[in-house]
Amino acid sequence: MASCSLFHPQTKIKPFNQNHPRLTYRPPTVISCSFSTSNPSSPPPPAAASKNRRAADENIRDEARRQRSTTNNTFSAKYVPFNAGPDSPEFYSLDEIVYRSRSGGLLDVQHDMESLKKFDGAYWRDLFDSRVGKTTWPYGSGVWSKKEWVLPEIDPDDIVSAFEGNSNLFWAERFGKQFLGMNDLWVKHCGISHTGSFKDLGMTVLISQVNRLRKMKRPVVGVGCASTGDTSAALSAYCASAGIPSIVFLPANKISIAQLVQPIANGAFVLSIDTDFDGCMKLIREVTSELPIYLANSLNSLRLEGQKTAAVEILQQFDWEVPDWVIVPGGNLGNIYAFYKGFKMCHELGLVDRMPRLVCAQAANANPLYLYYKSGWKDFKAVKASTTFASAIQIGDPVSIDRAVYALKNCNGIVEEATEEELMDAMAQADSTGMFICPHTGVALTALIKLRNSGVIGPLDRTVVVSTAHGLKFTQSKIDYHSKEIKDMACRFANPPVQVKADFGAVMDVLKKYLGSKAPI
Ligand SMILES: Cc1ncc(COP(=O)(O)O)c(C=O)c1O
Ligand SMILES: N[C@@H](CCOP(=O)(O)O)C(=O)O
Repeated sequence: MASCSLFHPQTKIKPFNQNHPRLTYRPPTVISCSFSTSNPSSPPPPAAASKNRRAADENIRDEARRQRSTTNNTFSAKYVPFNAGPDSPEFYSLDEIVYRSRSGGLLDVQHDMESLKKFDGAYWRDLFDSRVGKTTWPYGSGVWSKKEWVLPEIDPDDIVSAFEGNSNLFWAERFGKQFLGMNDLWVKHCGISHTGSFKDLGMTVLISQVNRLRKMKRPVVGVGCASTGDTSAALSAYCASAGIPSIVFLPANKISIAQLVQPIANGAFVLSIDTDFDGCMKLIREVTSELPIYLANSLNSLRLEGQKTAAVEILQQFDWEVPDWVIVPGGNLGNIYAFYKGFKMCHELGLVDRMPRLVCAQAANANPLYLYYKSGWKDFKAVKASTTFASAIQIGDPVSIDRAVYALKNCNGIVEEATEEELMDAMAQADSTGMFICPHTGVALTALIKLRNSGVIGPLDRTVVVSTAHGLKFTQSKIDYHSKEIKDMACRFANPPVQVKADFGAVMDVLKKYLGSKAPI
């Protein structure tokens, strides 16, 4: 058998110089094109298609505007201090620019549940189901198909959407059977999305509200975030789509090249800062309190309104049956609360009859929530997060810690952790069954493996693992693993390519050896 050093050194991706002089901001060139619907050489549209078509000079926003005059919105939402009792007098309109309560605590978007409860669970189920798979503005989006539960008062004209959401709920048949003896294991592929992560779900909501605020002449010149790579990608894409300036603070040399190039390509103003994510987060909070830059991190509770729709979608995809477990990788800890909130609304409004149990999975190198959980919720301490292959969750001082604890306590939740070797092995195992997941999903799968092995999760439990980003954003980690180039890691599931001479006999030899190692079907 020929040598296995398959990834030739020349093919190794070079570290990207984030301070490269050519990577300075330039406004993007706008290319306009027009499309004629009256081209005499094109075939006439099929009769069925033309029957229901809107007028040729009307686009889907116009159509929504025309139809809106006949609908009467009775729903509303406001900011309240997070976990404030029913007697708290403090609240803010969503049209105010506010991220913190008077006491400095987190905020939450509170919906007028009494108005929503005027309609029963069957009404909401039917309404949401009726909107799936359509191109009606804005309901073609998995987020905006739940508009009444997200931003009920926004004018559809102000919505900035890439028809995000409606992501695949994948039956992990082979992974479940082969590695866990499970029959009902599912992966919610939130990363198979416009910018390759679940952040699109929250960002469409935040940027739509910013669009509205700017039309109302509120002082918002740009939108900014600190990021480990995915929030910045989503922010810059939605801002570019709406023509709003975006500013992103990135920890220098700590995010993947695929993530770094996203805001650059989308025309964001990118600052590569010599600190970690927690340092960037501190800076953006200070900057947004001084300058007319709107904060786009999940500290801003608007984001979570979009992200919670992934939970509603999971229930919808199971025909409104509740899974037993949902496992979510956690970093800044907004998403675990967003899932809780989505499930909770469905329960409270009668779409389903119970809640699933949530598991939050952290990298052992960035595990403040896990340590807090293990202390019996007694002693929270921020940590200095170490380098992890799950780089998007290398966060030691999560802004949504209180939201996460609330969510987990109220659904009998669990926190697990994954070492570097465990998360990389889990990712490789999942990939070997036909997935192509990110290391963060490897963290969530490790939590599943541990809870399954300890018997906490049973073989027949319906379990959903939330995959948060696309594996294509994290190819370098896969290259390192399959090259067995990771220090102190056995890389047990590595599958390096085989180098062989361009010779029929040599090729036949390696193929026969390979086929001989495989059991006949
Ligand atoms: C790919 C990926 N997975 C998981 C997370 C964790 O989400 P959260 O910060 O909401 O806990 C993030 C971001 O933090 C992420 O980018
Ligand atoms: N993984 C995140 C970290 C920031 O999280 P956020 O949800 O608070 O914006 C990223 O991709 O930046």
